[in-house]
Amino acid sequence: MTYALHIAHLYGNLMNTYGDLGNILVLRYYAQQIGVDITSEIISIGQDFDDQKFDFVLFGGGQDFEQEIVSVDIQEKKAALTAFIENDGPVLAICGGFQLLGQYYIGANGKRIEGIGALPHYTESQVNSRFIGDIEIQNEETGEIYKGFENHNGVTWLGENERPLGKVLSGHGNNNQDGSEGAIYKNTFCSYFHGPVLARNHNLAKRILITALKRKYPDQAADIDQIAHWDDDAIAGF
Ligand SMILES: NC(=O)CC[C@H](N)C(=O)O
Repeated sequence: MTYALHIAHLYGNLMNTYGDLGNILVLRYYAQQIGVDITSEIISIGQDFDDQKFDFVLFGGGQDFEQEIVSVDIQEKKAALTAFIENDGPVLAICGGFQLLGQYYIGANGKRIEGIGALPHYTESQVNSRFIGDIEIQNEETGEIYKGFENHNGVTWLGENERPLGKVLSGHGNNNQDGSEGAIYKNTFCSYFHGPVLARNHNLAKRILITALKRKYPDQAADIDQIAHWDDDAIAGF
């Protein structure tokens, strides 16, 4: 059986803070270890997002300036992106991407930047301050620890049916108050972690890869469980 996954890198030419593209490179590297072919394309301003065409979506972070531009265009893709998310499509949204999947983000200049509201969270602004630094969280379902680097003005509040990607062990997270970092809704994973997040957290990369494979090849679940292992020691040296 040959497996292949096609990735949409949403606004990859505008939203790619601290090399969020690296998440795709990491997924491809891991996929190669288990014989899975990965292709990707950037879907940006003025281009359709076809929810039937993709097996995974990466939506990276960005500056407020780029977010304002993307905020306008993404409304055209709102229905298809929402359908993809609702149909259990796997998504990884980082920082600015995380904010734009939610209801809105108030930029550092106080201007409201509309999201698509596919997820219910919303993001406020802090005055003359940013959350910057190393961060560590623990996923409450798996117990896994994830490490990353955060740099954001936004202060995010999760909504109903969203659970955090993890509980903050050190650092700031979504809002520096409720101990949450990121969000999980269906197969959509959101985080403020740059790094890129999947390079530093191979457990999460594995979870996303397996999720995408099982969704695309539901009849091969047992086979996917069989192939979806890699040598953690070898990967640690990556
Ligand atoms: N790193 C980012 O993607 C930043 C997102 C947003 N511009 C903020 O400052 O909160």
